[in-house]
Formats: sequence, C-alpha cells, structure tokens
Amino acid sequence: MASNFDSIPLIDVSPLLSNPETINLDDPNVLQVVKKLHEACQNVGFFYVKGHGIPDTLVKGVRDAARNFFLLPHEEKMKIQLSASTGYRGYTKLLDNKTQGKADLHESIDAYTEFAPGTYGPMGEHFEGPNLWPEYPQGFKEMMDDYGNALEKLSKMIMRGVVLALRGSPNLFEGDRAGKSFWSMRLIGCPGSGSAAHPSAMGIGAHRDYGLLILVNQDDDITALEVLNRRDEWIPAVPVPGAFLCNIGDMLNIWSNGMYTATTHRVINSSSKYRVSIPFFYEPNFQAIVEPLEFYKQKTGGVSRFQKVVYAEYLLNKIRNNFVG
Ligand SMILES: O=C(O)CCC(=O)C(=O)O
Ligand SMILES: [Fe+2]
Repeated sequence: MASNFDSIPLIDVSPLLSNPETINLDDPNVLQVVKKLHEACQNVGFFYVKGHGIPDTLVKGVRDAARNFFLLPHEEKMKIQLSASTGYRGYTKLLDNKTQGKADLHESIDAYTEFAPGTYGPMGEHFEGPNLWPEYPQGFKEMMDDYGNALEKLSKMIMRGVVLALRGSPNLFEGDRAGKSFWSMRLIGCPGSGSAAHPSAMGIGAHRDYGLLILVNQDDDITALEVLNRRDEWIPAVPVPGAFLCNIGDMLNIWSNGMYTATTHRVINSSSKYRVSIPFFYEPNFQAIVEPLEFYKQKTGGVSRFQKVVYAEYLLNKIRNNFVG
C-alpha cells in the first residue's frame, strides 16, 4: 500500500541502460538506481524517470501531433472513431470515456500493439485490427510506431531493474509473462477550465491502472495528474520536463503479491489551457496468467494475497466498462 509520501521521487535510469544485455549490480551507480526503483514501487507506486535515452524530439513530437489532431473539426476526428468493430482502436470524443461509470472530460486516440489475425484465438479477435491514425500530418503512424517500440524497450529495462533490486532473475517478467507485452497507448486531450463541462466532470476520474508499468508523457506546463497517498491526500504530479512519470498497475501488484503498489490517481485540468498527455501501458502477454509469484510470496509472508487472473479476461472486462455505449 502507498505510504504517506508527499512527493514523487525522480530517478535517473541511465546507469541501467548503459549495458542493456547485462545489468551489472557490482556497479554502485546501478545498485543505487535499482534500490530507488524498488523503494518508489513499494512506497509510492509512482516515480519520474530521466536519463531514459528517448530523444526529446520524439517525446515532444508525439504530443504536438496529438495536439494538432485534437484541433481538427469533429467530423474529421470521427473518421477514425473507436468501436468494438475497430478492435477498440481509434478516436473517442469528449465525455464518451468513463471511469467508474462517470463520463470523463477528455478525448483520445487508443492504440494497441498490432498482431496477425488469429494469433490469440477468439478472445484476441476483440482487439484485432490495425491502429487508426490520422492521415495528416504525414508520418503520424511511423512516428507512433517508433514511439511504441522505444517505450516498450524502456519499460522492459525498468522492469529488469525492479526485479534485480531484490536479486531476482532479470527476466522474471519476460517469456510467458510479459516477453510479448500486449502494450497499449492513449493520446489524451483534456480541455481546461473554459470548457462548458468543467468542473462537473474530471479529466479522468480516480482509478488504478491495470497493467504492469505505465509511462506518462505529459505537457510540461500544466499540473493535472494527482496521486493519492495513505492519508487520502491528493499529491500533484508536477511535470518534470524531459522525464516520464511512471506508475505501477494491478498486474504487478498481483505478481508481486502486494509488495508493489498500484496507486490511485486522477486527472483534473484546472488551468485555462488544453492539456495533452500520452500514457504508454506496458502490459503482460495477452494470454498471461497472473498470480502471486513464488519469488515475491517468500518476501511477503508466504501466503498468496490475490486470486489468479487471466490478463485477457481482465482487459476485456475493463474495456467493456470503459466506453459509454
Ligand atoms: O493523463 C494522464 O496524465 C494520466 C492518464 C491516466 O491516468 C490513464 O490514462 O490511465
Ligand atoms: Fe491511469
């Protein structure tokens, strides 16, 4: 469970990335990074990551492309509308996404990793289909593909760091668990205080994320994301330019038998400006079975605190409750 934190730690992960294939725990810089990751995952469930090596032009480029898309006329945006028949990929207009049954004041484009039809059987059919990207600006799709690949690699390295902190096997979350992550990302646009629906609706209502690890790329000049600590205080996640804001999802909470925290958060844009954010969701494999791992059980009292879940079932359930329909 999250502690009484009143700020979110900032971690420079560059020592982890200098030798991606073999992370050397004898290097004191590496050791310090993995310790910080472990403490942040345990006490806060949120941390900023800098020194990640992803070019600023790409990080800002995807936000700018998203902002330009949201400026387009409604009819133009609806050309790539999300529905069950697009594999839940594409655009959702303002107030059509809901959290805990309540409409959210944001619009979005949802994307998932693409896969060949039939790969995941009948369950997978729900998510089949190419991602739906706007035709303009040219190169939107290519940029988002580059971004998805870069964030997938970074997420994998961060997960290795988390496991190594407790001297676990670096590939504990690879192979059948998350070796073929069913990752997704959302391009989110959140109107500011001038919007008619403000303040009765939040940008995104209070929730926990459902995967392993989330990396949020957010506008530098607006503080809108807030994180709940154990005293039930909302701690603002003030943007750190150039850093991703990372957090833990339910699947890591289960796999780690509760050692790591999926902390509740929400988005309220009280500024007068339109805010863009792009969370990248690093998820288990589509067919992964998620239950407390022996490695973490031994360190958390020896008894499983969670029931087994099949990730695909969990995801589908979440998606079906997510869209106003
Ligand atoms: O927009 C953000 O900053 C965070 C979004 C978020 O929490 C989510 O999509 O789950
Ligand atoms: Fe979230």
